[in-house]
Amino acid sequence: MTYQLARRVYDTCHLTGQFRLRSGQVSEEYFDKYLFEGQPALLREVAEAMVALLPECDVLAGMEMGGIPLATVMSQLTGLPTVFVRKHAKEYGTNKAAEGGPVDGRRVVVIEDVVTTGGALLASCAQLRSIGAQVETVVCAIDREQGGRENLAVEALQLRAALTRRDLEASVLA
Ligand SMILES: O=P(O)(O)OC[C@H]1O[C@H](OP(=O)(O)OP(=O)(O)O)[C@H](O)[C@@H]1O
Ligand SMILES: O=C(O)c1cc(=O)[nH]c(=O)[nH]1
Repeated sequence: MTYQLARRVYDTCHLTGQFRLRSGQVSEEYFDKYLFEGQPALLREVAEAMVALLPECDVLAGMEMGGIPLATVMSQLTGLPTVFVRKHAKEYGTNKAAEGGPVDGRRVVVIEDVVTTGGALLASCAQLRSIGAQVETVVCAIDREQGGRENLAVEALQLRAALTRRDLEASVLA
């Protein structure tokens, strides 16, 4: 991704203050992905940068909730089908955690917005694997570089990031 795009993403979604993160950590900064995902041009450009990182695969899997708009645009750009992965399976209707077509025996790439510790991804990738998906790669928009890559590697998951925290910080200084 170019520094110009990194800078636009940073300016659009970087917040300062005190934020409790999904992992329970407290942070003085927060990337509010919905602020760039709600901008059609920016969402598309970030999705394009993520498409460039895709390995050969059969299905995309967008993580609830912020991964879903990214996966949807990537699906439009590539023609790949996508499934939508709930944090918790619905307890009525089809009772599915991965909504959409089949994933069993398919090479599935998981699409995420922001990665901090990778905890949310570890849970969802385990869930996808339990229903037969072949999951080896995760593509995210922003890697906060707080251990996610290393934690995912323990479970044989490779993280590919369109933007790292370093990219974002460098774009501000450039
Ligand atoms: O790498 P981790 O330490 O797991 O943290 C990152 C996760 O936290 C956020 O999820 P949140 O539950 O806030 O998601 P949503 O707004 O996308 O539903 C983000 O979308 C990632 O899924
Ligand atoms: O770790 C998180 O929960 C998290 C961090 C962040 O910068 N943005 C986000 O949406 N979630």
